[in-house]
Amino acid sequence: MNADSAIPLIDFDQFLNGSTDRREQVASAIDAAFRSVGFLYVSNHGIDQDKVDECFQWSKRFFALSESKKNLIRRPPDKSIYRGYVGVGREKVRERVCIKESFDTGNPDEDEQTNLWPPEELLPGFREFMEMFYQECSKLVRQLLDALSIALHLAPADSLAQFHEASLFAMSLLYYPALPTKDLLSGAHTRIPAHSDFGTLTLLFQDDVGGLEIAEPGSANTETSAGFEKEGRFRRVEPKPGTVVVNVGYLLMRWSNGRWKNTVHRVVEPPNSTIGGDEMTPARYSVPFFASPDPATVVEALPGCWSEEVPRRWKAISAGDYLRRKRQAVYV
Ligand SMILES: O=C(O)CCC(=O)C(=O)O
Ligand SMILES: [Fe+2]
Repeated sequence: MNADSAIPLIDFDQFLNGSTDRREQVASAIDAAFRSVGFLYVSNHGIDQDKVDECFQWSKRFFALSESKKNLIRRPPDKSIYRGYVGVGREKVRERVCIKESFDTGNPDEDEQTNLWPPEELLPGFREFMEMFYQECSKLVRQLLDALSIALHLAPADSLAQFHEASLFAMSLLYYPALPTKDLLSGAHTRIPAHSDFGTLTLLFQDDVGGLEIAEPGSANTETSAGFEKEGRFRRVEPKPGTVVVNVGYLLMRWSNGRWKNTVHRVVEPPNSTIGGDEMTPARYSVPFFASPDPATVVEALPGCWSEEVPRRWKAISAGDYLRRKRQAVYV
């Protein structure tokens, strides 16, 4: 069995262009994947591969800028602002510093926070491309949410999408610099320790380096990120060209009353890394797009996800309050 064979692959063309029956079949396949694994690969997702490739090229150009140029748009010290460039060492998970750089943008049309862009002459066309790519990702998120609404027989068809006007969406370019493999394998350094995402859906585009892993449910005594990191089994989410990885965030797990899994994941060394000698682990690039409900959304168990036999597991929660709290906790 392949290490990644348990992560389902969904052909989304059948949802975007298929008959009502086909759309329902895709919706139930996504539902089944989120119930069992919480992660899936989506092919034919409607975002041209050329655009995905171009996004990675822009990312490489951006991170290749000097530290002083990147720091022109350094994320402000105010922890409630999550826009701009973050260098190595400013993000922590459970007191471990992540060896990565990121560039975060939010909704270009939103007023609450302003995106930070490098001066146009440094990277002409970067901003225009990124704003376009942001819109493509937002559209795909809403289509996936429509599939989930169909899976739950919610009416109207945009029952979930209507709470996603995108004001709290975030798109990150991530760059994990090359580093000595022995530092990763010994645990001296980490790319991203075990964690789960906060919002509703995360889209993740990754390059061909590898290293993303998901925790196997039941493989740790305490099913927390820390518990899995200590003693859990992980399974690789191998790069599959032409696909985007989609996973369920905490708020969507809670909205679905636990029906959909908020699976713990991390980024470690790529497969076949060895600790001997001076081996270097190559740099890795990825592009996560984090969708979350609009701040005023009250997240409570959706119809169809609870009953007399399956009681509601959580109290209602405000999406805005929750996200602000969680985001602030991540930054150093
Ligand atoms: O870089 C990756 O593949 C995963 C990133 C991730 O899990 C995150 O930023 O939440
Ligand atoms: Fe994540």
